[in-house]
Amino acid sequence: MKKFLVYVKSRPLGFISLVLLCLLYLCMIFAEFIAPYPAATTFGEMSYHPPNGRFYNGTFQAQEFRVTSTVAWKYARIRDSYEKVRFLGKGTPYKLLGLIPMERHLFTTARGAYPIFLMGADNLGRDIFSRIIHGSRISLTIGFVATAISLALAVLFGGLAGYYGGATDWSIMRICEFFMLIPGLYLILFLRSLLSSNMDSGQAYMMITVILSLVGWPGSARTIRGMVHAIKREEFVMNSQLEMIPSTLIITRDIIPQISSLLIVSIALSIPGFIMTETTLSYLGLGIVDPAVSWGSMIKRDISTLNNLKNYPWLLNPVWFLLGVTLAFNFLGDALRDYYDPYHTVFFKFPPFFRKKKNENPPDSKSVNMNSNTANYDSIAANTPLLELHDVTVDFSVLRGKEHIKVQAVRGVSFDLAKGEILGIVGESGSGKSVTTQAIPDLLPKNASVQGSILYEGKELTGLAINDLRLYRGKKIGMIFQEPGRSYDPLQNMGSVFFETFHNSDPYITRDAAMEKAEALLKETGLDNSRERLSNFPHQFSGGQLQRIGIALALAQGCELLVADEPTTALDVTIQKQIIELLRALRKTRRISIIFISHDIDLVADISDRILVMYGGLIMEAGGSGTISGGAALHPYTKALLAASPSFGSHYSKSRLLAIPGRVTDPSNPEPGCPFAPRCTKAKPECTSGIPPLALKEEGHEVRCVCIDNQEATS
Ligand SMILES: Nc1ncnc2c1ncn2[C@@H]1O[C@H](COP(=O)(O)OP(=O)(O)OP(=O)(O)O)[C@@H](O)[C@H]1O
Repeated sequence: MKKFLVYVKSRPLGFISLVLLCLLYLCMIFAEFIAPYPAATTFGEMSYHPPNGRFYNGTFQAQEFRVTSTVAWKYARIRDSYEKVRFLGKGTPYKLLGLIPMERHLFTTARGAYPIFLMGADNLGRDIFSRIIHGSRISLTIGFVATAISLALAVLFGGLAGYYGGATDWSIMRICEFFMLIPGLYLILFLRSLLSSNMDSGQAYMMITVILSLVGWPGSARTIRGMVHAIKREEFVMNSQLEMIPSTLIITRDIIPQISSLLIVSIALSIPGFIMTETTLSYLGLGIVDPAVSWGSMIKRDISTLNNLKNYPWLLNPVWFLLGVTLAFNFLGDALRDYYDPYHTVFFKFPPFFRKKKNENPPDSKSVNMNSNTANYDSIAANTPLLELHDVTVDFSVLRGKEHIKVQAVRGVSFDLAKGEILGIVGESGSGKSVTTQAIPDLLPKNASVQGSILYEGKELTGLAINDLRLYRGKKIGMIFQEPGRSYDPLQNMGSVFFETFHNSDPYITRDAAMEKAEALLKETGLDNSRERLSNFPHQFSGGQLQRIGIALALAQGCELLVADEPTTALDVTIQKQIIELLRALRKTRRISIIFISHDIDLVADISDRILVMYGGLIMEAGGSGTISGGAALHPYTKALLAASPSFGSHYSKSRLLAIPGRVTDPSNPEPGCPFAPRCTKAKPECTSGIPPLALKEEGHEVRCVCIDNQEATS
């Protein structure tokens, strides 16, 4: 809670909403004290009295009016005639919280004196402000109670459907669909019409709450069912099942906590919906009736004619309250959602217009291009780079404690990639490999600021409008990730995934044509029985098969550049080898370019034409894969990676594998000079005096290390 409060302070709208809602709920609890009069108190001959609170002679007073027409209820001020408003003055007796007898009100006028109408009076001369405060009891609690009941039902039925599947799932989902088929308001009106129209306020309150809960649960149940369905296949749930832990315990202990953030956000977002529905029912005369009061019943009574609104605009005050509360719940819901899902977080520290445009800042390091002597694929079109990155930096603004700090994930990366080329990027976890490649199709979260230039076939991608970016993202530029299982909707079969993909680029494609194309692509990527497998769901495929499907989907969209972010890390060596072969074959047959990311320098060297070795958001060494893996690597970090690698390491050091000592650099507080210096056995004082430049050692081989020349000379 404390963490959320610190967080919400950075979201002005969320914070103001939270404060306002807390104040409103406090007013609701102490309604008798806050309101100057009871809700039902009428002041004779004062129908439609205008608001009369004024500051006069430095004190807050109630101005007196005289009625000029009792037909049209027109009033005129009586000059210099005021009644003192007493703060904590005595008024109508009441019981605070239903327990403590009291007479004091936050503010009121003396008994029998001219009343204070802070927000005017209604048709019966009742104080609108007092009625709004008293009415909040029903309006604000009905939302909470109905949300709590409907979410409890949704968790119960959605949880059962998702966890048990089969007939349970089928039956519950059909019931949900039945409820969802009927428009909500008609269903509410129908259910309400079944009930007696002579209910007192208490019964009406209970019945409306029950009706709202009954209508509200199916939508949430479907969402919860989908989440439970996915979570139940997570390894930690399977572990619990293996340990024979009872299902009820697995659901309550393992699964429900996983969806609790969704539940909290749902509560915040559905309360205003229920408040509005109560208002609608009361407005239609089917909800709360006199003597009870809710904002809905006030709106019904007060703004029933346009003429009333024109002559007595203060009758709209309950509407403004309702609107304010609805917006406040929505802003608070947004803040909660972002709090639980950091990828949605929006910070305005780096607005897009701060991004440097192409050529605005000339790159400080030379673009790494080593096609000429290292590429082992003869048809690489060396002169026409498909992709060029110039001095790309990526910073994240993150909230740590109470402060926004800057995480420098990528610090001036430049390279290019030719058509049909495979570029490997290797480095320890946190070195900036993924962030660099995610910056290309602008897949980074909104708290990221990308600077520098990213050219695709000469076209600048940074700062491109989302509509223009769509041509590249997921189309010309495809991506596959480490855990292919997470890339698919567990409830969608592969046929419909392919159909959606083809349909995106060709809205007129028929399902049969899409299936034929999908079958051909699956065959090309090496999946057996491809036609039959289109009816399978993601959980019916192995990791390797899903990776093949991911590649086929990228091809289906006309992918020219495939970013493979650790595509084989989760696979066993045999399957890993098959995927590598597939990628190699595709670049040959389709001339697609590939950026292959991995921690494993052996693997990267095996598949790539060139390798970038990254550390601390910088390219430490770049060269042909033969150069890097063939004993010509120069940078101490590259050598350390090779020494830590099972096959190359043993070749290189002729001794047991060597772990790299120390910890990976912290991107929120990078070292002043070479980021690897604190872990480097060859480090010298000059290593900490500034980031060394990426220097050309020979054609196509660049190294960022101040010690290299001396080292080479002395060794
Ligand atoms: N959304 C984010 N907000 C803040 N920092 C981030 C965010 N995403 C990544 N980072 C930071 O950027 C740095 C580089 O991350 P990146 O994912 O590129 O590393 P990586 O080399 O790909 O590691 P891995 O191999 O584990 O994926 C890391 O220190 C990471 O904590």
